[in-house]
Amino acid sequence: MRPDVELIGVTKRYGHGPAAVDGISLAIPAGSYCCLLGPSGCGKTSTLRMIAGHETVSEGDILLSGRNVTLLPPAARGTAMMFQSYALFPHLTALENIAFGLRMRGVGKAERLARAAEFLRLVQLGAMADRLPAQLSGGQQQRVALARALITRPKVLLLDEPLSALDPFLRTQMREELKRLQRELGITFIHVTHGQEEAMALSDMAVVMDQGRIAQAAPPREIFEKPASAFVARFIGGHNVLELPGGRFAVRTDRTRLAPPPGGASLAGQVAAVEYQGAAVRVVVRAPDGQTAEALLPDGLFHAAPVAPGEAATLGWDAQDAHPLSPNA
Ligand SMILES: Nc1ncnc2c1ncn2[C@@H]1O[C@H](COP(=O)(O)OP(=O)(O)OP(=O)(O)O)[C@@H](O)[C@H]1O
Repeated sequence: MRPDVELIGVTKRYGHGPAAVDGISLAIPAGSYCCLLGPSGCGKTSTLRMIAGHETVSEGDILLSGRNVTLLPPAARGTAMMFQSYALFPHLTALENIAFGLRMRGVGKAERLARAAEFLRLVQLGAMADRLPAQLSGGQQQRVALARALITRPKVLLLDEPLSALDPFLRTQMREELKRLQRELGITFIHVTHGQEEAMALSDMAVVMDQGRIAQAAPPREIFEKPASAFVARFIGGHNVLELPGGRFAVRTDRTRLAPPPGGASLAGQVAAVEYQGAAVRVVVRAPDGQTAEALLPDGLFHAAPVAPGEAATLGWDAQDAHPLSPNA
């Protein structure tokens, strides 16, 4: 499929010191949901802002639908951005806020309001047209901001941590909403997040960044099953990264058990912690060489043969579940 967004050797430098984004290349297929994730300061927002045109590119090129937009202003690119702070106009109603994007494009008032009403329904706020932002909840304000970004019919919607200000319940609800809208509208979404779970739930393509570089870009399942490096395995979570005879390996914690299977591999030590998590129990074992590993056990399995901190224990896994990692990454 033809890529919608292509980054070719894109670098961002803010003055001296290491580049904030360091020569990254990436092709995002049209109509896909792409999440940029990584620890704080890894360059996610700078990358998004360069795609939007809100930040200049120090080196490299950005192509949207095959067109080089590196030097174009934001409004000429076919992108729209939804910010972390929703930045709604406080004196305009929900409907007027949404219509505003069209006013900037010279669309007449009647058509503006009719289209704004259609987008208000799309984000399931049809009954809130006349409310001011202060009369809406955080989640509702965010839907208005989303509709305001979508009404300009961008080819690419850029979202900067759109869910971070919401409480966990609303976040899950809004996550489903974003995915539904992306699917219905068929446009490319590029979404910056700190959250591994959020990226797993939403993305067709997840891009894990580390210190201005791309550590891995792939469908989330591939990243979870075959992390490209120890950094990726640790960052996405759910893995033990272990130095074993034969090299460095990532082993999923949910594939790790409290006894080595026949022919499997193991790590013997002492139980360092037991954490009850409802459906699962997390058991952490520390080996004499200082390495720790954990098993995420279904609660029934744990309670059939429970262990307590301080007891001797051996964690084990099938040899095929040990995913080899490069020793230096
Ligand atoms: N306007 C700026 N001037 C100088 N340095 C900047 C500027 N914006 C970002 N940086 C630096 O560039 C690096 C990458 O920042 P960026 O905001 O892109 O990271 P991020 O991954 O989005 O981080 P976070 O998750 O904390 O938002 C950081 O070291 C940051 O301090």
